[in-house]
Amino acid sequence: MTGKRIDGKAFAANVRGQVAEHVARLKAEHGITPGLAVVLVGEDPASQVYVRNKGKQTVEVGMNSVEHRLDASTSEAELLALIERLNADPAINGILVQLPLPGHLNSDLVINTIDPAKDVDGFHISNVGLLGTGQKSMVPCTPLGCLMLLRDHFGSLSGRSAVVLGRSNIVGKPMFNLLLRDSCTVTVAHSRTRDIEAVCRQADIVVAAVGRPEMVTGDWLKPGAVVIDVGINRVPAPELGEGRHKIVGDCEFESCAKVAGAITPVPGGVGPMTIACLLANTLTACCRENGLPEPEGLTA
Ligand SMILES: Nc1nc2c(c(=O)[nH]1)N[C@@H](CN(C=O)c1ccc(C(=O)N[C@@H](CCC(=O)O)C(=O)O)cc1)CN2
Repeated sequence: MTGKRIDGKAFAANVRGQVAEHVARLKAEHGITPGLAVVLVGEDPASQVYVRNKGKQTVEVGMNSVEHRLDASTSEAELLALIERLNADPAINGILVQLPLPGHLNSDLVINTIDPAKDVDGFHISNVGLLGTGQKSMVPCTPLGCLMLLRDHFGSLSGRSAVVLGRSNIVGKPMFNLLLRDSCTVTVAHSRTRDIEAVCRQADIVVAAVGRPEMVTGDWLKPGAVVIDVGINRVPAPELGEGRHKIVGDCEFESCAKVAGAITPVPGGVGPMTIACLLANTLTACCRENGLPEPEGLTA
């Protein structure tokens, strides 16, 4: 490997440490403890792990954690009623509904029922609009984590050319807006982009969020490019034993690392930043709610 390996796990631990310091100060000086409510509908195994980790890390930074685990058959009306109760609960500063939801539930309706001020995922249409128009908003956790890693690496992102691979509402589009706001020249490439390799090869920054295992290879990169791999793909790993699986990103790590100036690994890159930024967003929401200054360096 020639390029620097960006250690998202260590960076996330540092973000959580900063959040914990702010939370301790909020308690000592204002008697306030931020509260995060996480709602899980159904038994998706990966979602169960993420929700458990969110609850554990919330408590570790000194915040209050509330978990609502609902049966997969929960009706839309029941879920919306729970969200309305959480919206009205003064002890709750952040509300997150774990995605994906079971197919009979309308995710857009559910997300848009959350009070935008408590929408720590930044998925509510109001927050999407605020981010898109460069105004103060809640910022989606994974793109915020990518931005923090990039700012840490480069200092200023101004004038850099960035390619975002993928146009999802959760990563691709908010990432585009955040990079643009930091004065990058941004291209969003996707499954219909012509000669996507050539588009990628002109970028100083590549953010890969397509959900296709190891799609990006070293020959797609400009030498020295910084690669942020958002992909989390579970693939068969017969080399580890029969029936075993492993997690890989959207970038083929070995070949990309030979060309890149720096690259995030999977696991241990962007993933841990997602939960760290969720905690940062909950702290930000709590500060805004109480008219207190926002924590520096923990928001976009
Ligand atoms: N409401 C939301 N739902 C989902 C989000 C989200 O931000 N909000 N993101 C993903 C899942 N997710 C958090 O919810 C998440 C995914 C991955 C990781 C992580 O730390 N990954 C590890 C590897 C984990 C593994 O081995 O399986 C890593 O990359 O190192 C944290 C959170 C979808 N749903």
